[in-house]
Order: sequence, then structure tokens, then C-alpha cells
Amino acid sequence: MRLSHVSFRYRRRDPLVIEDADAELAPGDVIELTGVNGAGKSTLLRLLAGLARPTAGTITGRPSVVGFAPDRFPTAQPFTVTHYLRHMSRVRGGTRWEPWAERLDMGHLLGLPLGELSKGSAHKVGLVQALMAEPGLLVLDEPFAGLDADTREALPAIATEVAARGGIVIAGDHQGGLRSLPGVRHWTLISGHLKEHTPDTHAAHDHAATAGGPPAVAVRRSLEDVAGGPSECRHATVAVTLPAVDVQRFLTRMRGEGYRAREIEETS
Ligand SMILES: Nc1ncnc2c1ncn2[C@@H]1O[C@H](COP(=O)(O)OP(=O)(O)OP(=O)(O)O)[C@@H](O)[C@H]1O
Repeated sequence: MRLSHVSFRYRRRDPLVIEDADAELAPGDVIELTGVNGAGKSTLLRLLAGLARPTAGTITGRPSVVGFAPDRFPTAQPFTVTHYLRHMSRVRGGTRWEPWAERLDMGHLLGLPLGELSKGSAHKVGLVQALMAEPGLLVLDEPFAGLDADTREALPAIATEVAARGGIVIAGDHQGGLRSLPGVRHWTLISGHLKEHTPDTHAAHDHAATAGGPPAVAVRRSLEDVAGGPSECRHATVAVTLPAVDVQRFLTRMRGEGYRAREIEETS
């Protein structure tokens, strides 16, 4: 998925909220988006999710299934939690919401009208409707806001699982709840400009090179042979073919070492 020169303003004469954003998101990416209040995080997340259109520029390659959990779940709807989630499941083609409701410990909430939910409980409903369709792009706006301790703990693992099966996860997050995940990308909005802070990937590579074993070691050595040493190439893209049944395990391990998947292609 790619953002090319994306700008956005709410009204014709308003200043730009997002200005000339360029970025690429790859399967398996987990991205933390930060910025001060009003920096444009929610706006960018809505653009990514396809809920708003750029004023200028393009967003291409968006995965077909998008899950979006808003910062404030709209509870002014005349449904119980169960009715709402059943309805969303039908809209999503019959996907299963029950395992997610169970995982987020929502059993006691299912019969309640949406309007009677606490902020954190409503937030969980928003998370379940975003997760139930196995999204290729999962967009979370302040996902940790108001959540109880168990759900806060569960969320990084859920993000990792979505990424491990090739999904992209992006979270606007003041609280740094995903920050400790290995390989997480860091985006910041400053005065409408999107910046990426790249963690020191060399540390991860060097660790892999001395630890031995993982495929990255051999790749690093052959690159040094071919390119004359790491100083000439800061990054390299490596195509790896492996049995389809091993993909999830491989992605999890690779991400655990600080590497990112750029593309997954099925071959015969
Ligand atoms: N519907 C709207 N109409 C006009 N301006 C808007 C609208 N929504 C947001 N804005 C403006 O766009 C800017 C960015 O808002 P946005 O909600 O994207 O920021 P944010 O980084 O998510 O903020 P916060 O951390 O407080 O949630 C702000 O100046 C805000 O006032």
C-alpha cells in the first residue's frame, strides 16, 4: 500500500491538515503513529482506512478488507452489543465475532444496549467489529484508551497476529502500547508532515549476524561479498521462498528479529 504526495484539508479555505505525505506500508508492518493533539493522526488514519479522500495525491494498494476501530465508538445506535455485532458480521459476509468477544472478555456486555456501555466497553465493541473480518489493513485510533489491564495486554499480541498473517496494522497511539513490539515502525505527524523514525535496524542485523542460524546471516554475508561491504548498502530486499505452511512462523520469527516483510506472493 502506498501514499503518494497525500494532502488533506477539511474545507476549501482551511489550512492543510496533512501535507504531501509519502509512505509505503508492507504486509506484516505494525506502525505506531504519534503526534501532539490536533496533529492530524485521526485524519491520516481515516484517509488510510478509505473513510476520507485525499484533497491531493493518491493512496493505492489498500488491502480489500479494512478494519477500522475509531477513537470514539458511536454508541447512539438502537442495538444491543450482540445485535450490533451480528449485524456487522452479516455485513462482513458472515465472519465470526464470537471468538473475539470472548477473547476481549465481553460476555457480560453482550445483552446491553450500546448506549449504556462505558467508554472502555464501547471501545471493545469497536475493536471486535474491526477484527472480525480478518482485515488486511487494521486501523486503530487510540486503541488503548480506556481499556482494562487484560485487554491492554491482549492488544499487542492481537496486532502481532494480524501482522503475522500478512496484515498491516497502524495505530494512532498516545500511550505507546505497541512500542515494545519487535520491528514496529514509528511515524510522527509534525505540522502536517509525516516523518518516519527508523529504529536502528543495524543493531538487529548485527545481533542476527553474531547469533548465527537465521537466514539473514547468510544473506548479509553474500551482500557484503557482492556489494563490497555494508557501508555501500543501507538496506536490501531479499526474496525468500518457503513452504506456505511455514509462512506464519517465519514472519513471526523475522519480525521478532526486527526485519519487515515487504511483499508476500503465492507461488505454485
Ligand atoms: N471534521 C472536521 N472538520 C474540520 N476540521 C477538523 C475536523 N476534524 C478534525 N479537524 C481539524 O483537523 C486537525 C487534526 O485533527 P485530528 O483529529 O486529525 O488530530 P489528532 O492528531 O487525531 O488529535 P488528537 O490527538 O487530539 O486526537 C485539527 O486542527 C482539527 O481541529
